[in-house]
Amino acid sequence: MSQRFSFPAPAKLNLFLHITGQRSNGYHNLQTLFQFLDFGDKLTFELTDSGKVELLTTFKGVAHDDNLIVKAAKKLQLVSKADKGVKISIDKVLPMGGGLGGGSSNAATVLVALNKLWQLNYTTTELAALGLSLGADVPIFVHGHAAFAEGVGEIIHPQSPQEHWYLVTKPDVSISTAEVFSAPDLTRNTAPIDKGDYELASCHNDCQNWVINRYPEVANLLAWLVEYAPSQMTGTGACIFSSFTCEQEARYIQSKLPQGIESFVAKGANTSPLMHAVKNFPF
Ligand SMILES: C[C@@](CO)(OP(=O)(O)O)[C@H](O)COP(=O)(O)OP(=O)(O)OC[C@H]1O[C@@H](n2ccc(N)nc2=O)[C@H](O)[C@@H]1O
Ligand SMILES: Nc1ncnc2c1ncn2[C@@H]1O[C@H](COP(=O)(O)OP(=O)(O)O)[C@@H](O)[C@H]1O
Repeated sequence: MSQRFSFPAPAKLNLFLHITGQRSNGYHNLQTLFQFLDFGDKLTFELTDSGKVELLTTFKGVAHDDNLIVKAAKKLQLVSKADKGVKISIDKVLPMGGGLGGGSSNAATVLVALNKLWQLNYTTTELAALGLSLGADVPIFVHGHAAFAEGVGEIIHPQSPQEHWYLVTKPDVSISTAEVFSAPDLTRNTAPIDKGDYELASCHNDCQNWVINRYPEVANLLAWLVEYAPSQMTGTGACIFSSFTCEQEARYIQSKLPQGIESFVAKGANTSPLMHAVKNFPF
């Protein structure tokens, strides 16, 4: 059996998410602060000579060729004319459609890892540009540093917010990004802020009110959490992150959560775990 290599695909949080307008093609202009978590999926790669991209893990509700893992690998194969193949498996822990960017993170890890394993030597900027066509959040995961992002998320200014401990909870609903962004009554006119001069505490998530008005599961859990810690939705939801200064506090509140709520505790990371793995490669 040939050698296997594993790389992390961490989660992201949107510490705030302002919608500042909408483009004529329907896409929204955003201002958001991304931070990674030291928690996420793990992808394992086995190089082959078959020329084929094979995802060995099955996903409920996502066909093999629609999976962002497969799409990213095929894209890289196509642009680089690489004749090598790969078998990929994943230990999937991030909920899908949770606002934690799992799909985008998986795609970014494929691009970054295969760039190394297939010895393609693309720059980070080139990989990020390739990734953008797979999803708006892929570039931030490729760049791998916490950042204030603009445009659809692809204009990236690295920043270093405080690395809190977070309790991340998932209300028992899945909310699609497209559903939120197509809502006629979503707030789309938040005034742009200056990336070098803003108070994090005065920022917010423009999707949150829309979501809590429609999903009581999110509204109820958020109302419960804010009694214990500052709490906000990430991305278009449905996950909520609550900030703590230490791990023990986060774990204590986790132990008190209403029954049946999926959750995990993780630390904010301004440098993505993927970057650490790449720096140490070959392992
Ligand atoms: C809102 C954010 C913030 O981090 O997070 P999520 O909650 O999805 O994780 C992202 O920008 C989401 O990025 P991503 O999940 O990659 O979205 P995409 O697949 O590119 O887009 C899904 C759909 O949402 C709409 N969309 C997406 C991004 C954007 N800036 N404006 C939009 O209107 C489009 O209709 C698009 O077809
Ligand atoms: N490898 C993947 N991991 C997660 N979702 C994927 C993947 N490939 C395709 N998808 C699709 O992308 C959607 C968005 O998933 P994800 O990025 O995890 O959530 P979010 O955009 O809410 O942060 C999923 O609902 C799923 O249909």
